[in-house]
This record gives sequence, structure tokens and C-alpha cells, in this order.
Amino acid sequence: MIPDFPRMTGTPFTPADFDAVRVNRTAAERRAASLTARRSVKKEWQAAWLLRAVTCIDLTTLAGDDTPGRVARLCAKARAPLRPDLLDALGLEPMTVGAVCVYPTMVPHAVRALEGSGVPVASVATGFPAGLTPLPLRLEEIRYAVGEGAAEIDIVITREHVLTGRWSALYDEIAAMRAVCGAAHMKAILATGDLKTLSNVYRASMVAMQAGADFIKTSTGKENVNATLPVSLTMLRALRDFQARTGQKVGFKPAGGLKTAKDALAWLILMKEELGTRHMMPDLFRIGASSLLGDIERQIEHHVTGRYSAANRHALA
Ligand SMILES: O=C[C@H](O)COP(=O)(O)O
Repeated sequence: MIPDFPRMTGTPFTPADFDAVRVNRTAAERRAASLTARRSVKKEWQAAWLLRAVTCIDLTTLAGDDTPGRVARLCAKARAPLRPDLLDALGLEPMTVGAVCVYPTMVPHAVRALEGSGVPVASVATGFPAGLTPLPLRLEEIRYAVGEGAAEIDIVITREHVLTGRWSALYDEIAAMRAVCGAAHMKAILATGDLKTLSNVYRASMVAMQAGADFIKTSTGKENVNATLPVSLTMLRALRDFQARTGQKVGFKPAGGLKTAKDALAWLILMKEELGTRHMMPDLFRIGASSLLGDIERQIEHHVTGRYSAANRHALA
């Protein structure tokens, strides 16, 4: 099922929009730290924000030992991420996560398991996680995943293009990937832990948006450093600048190492402070995570019952 929100069109390649940008790491770190220190979200608000976070999760399994059975269990969790008694206690209708994210050969299994749920299947592609496969094969992988029913494609970029400043090559690669996505939405994973500087993160973000990415995403979850707040802040500033210039609202997806309800709240605060509440909805914000939902469910259970259950009761996600 293709999401019904609009695709981005991107712009022609415009180096003037990023060439001169220099990001000050110390200032970015200070701003990121102060945001989460100054703001805290308590009690009812916290539960409401955590419920919002659930609807924004791209529930993920990207492991070499993935099987149709594991994917089916993950999809069952995606359809009903919170226990019915918790929903009842909060007076809420059933809800789902934002998407399920898997490797390409798991797409048909996820599509089958999610039929009728309205939850889209996202597939990583293009030689995930390193991207060091010839471009024609990477494009073919997108075609395969779309053909199997993926509604969202999480591509990886060639880090070498960033590290050697070959911005037009990066633009052309991402634009080619976007073209073969067809109606499927495209998230561009920048693998920011590999990009060395925040200036590179800003420039790669801008090039990905110019090339037509619907979302920009921090990490594969496989780099040594995955989603961090200063990197996310840098990407959001690029996103804000792009929106001001073009009117196009590109989405943002932090991913990799986000495991606790506290992490989810920190990123929601960042979205609200930098872009406003409109950017806390699943069409513009996703959290890529394989093991976050369990802690969120625990915190919501604590809000409802006043006690914590053992973490192993929420083992799957
Ligand atoms: O795209 C999502 C990431 O691969 C998930 O990373 P994680 O396993 O650290 O949550």
C-alpha cells in the first residue's frame, strides 16, 4: 500500500545552496544538549508523546538470520503495537506503527502479513548497508523490492561521493534511484557516522533533497556511530532551509541505536523545537528502530498501572 501523502519533486542540482555552508560542531552539540536539558515532558503529556512515537516507528528487522517467521511476528506487533488492556485503560482506538522495515527478500512475507492493516512495508535496498555494489544492480534491487510490494524504499548513498566532494555524482545517483522507485516513497540514508564532518552531513542532506528524497535518514544502524542529536539537528537545519527555499516538506528519520522511551522523547522534542508539531506526524517523521517499542510499551504500562513489568514481557520489539 503506497502512503497517500505527496511525493517530493526535488529541484535541479544547485551547489550554491550548500557550497558555502560550514557547520560549527561545538555550537551544534551545545544546542542539541540544551534542547533536551531544558525541555522535559511529564505525566499525561509524556504518555501522549510516547503514543505519538509509536505511530512514527519504522519497526525494523535487518539481520542476516531473518526468516519469514520472524518477519510475521514483527508484523503482528506492527498491527497491534500496544496491549489491548493498555489501549482500553487510555480510552484509545487501536493504532499501528508507521511501517515495517525489512531486507528485500523479506518484503513479500511482510506484505502478506500486513495485508489489510494499512501498515506500509519499507525495504532497504541499493546494496544496504555499505552501498558498494555497481549502480545498475542497486537500481535493480529497488525494482525488485517495489515489484514485491514495498511502498517505501530506504536507499543508501555512496559515501565516497561525499568524502571526495563529488556532489553532482551524488545527486545523479540519488535521482536515478528516485526514478526507479516509481510511486514508492524514498528515504535517503546518509550513513552520517561515515561522513566525517557536520558540514558534509548538511551538504549530503541538501543534495539528497534536491535529488528528490521524500525523507532523509541518519543511519543504517550498522555504522560505528548511528543517530546522534547534533547530526540530527544539522539535518533538520538543512531540511528547514530546503523547505524555506522550495516549499517542499521533506521527512526526517533518525535510525540506529534508538532503544529507550527517553530517546524517542528527545527526538520528538528536537522535531517540535526545530520544525514544529506538524513534523511530529508519521508522514514527516519516522523513528527507525529494532528494539525501541518494548521500552515505550513498558513506560506506557507504568503510566497506566503505576508499576513496571519485566523487560522480557516486551521482548519482541
Ligand atoms: O533502519 C533502522 C535501523 O537499522 C535500526 O537500527 P537498530 O537496530 O539499532 O534499532
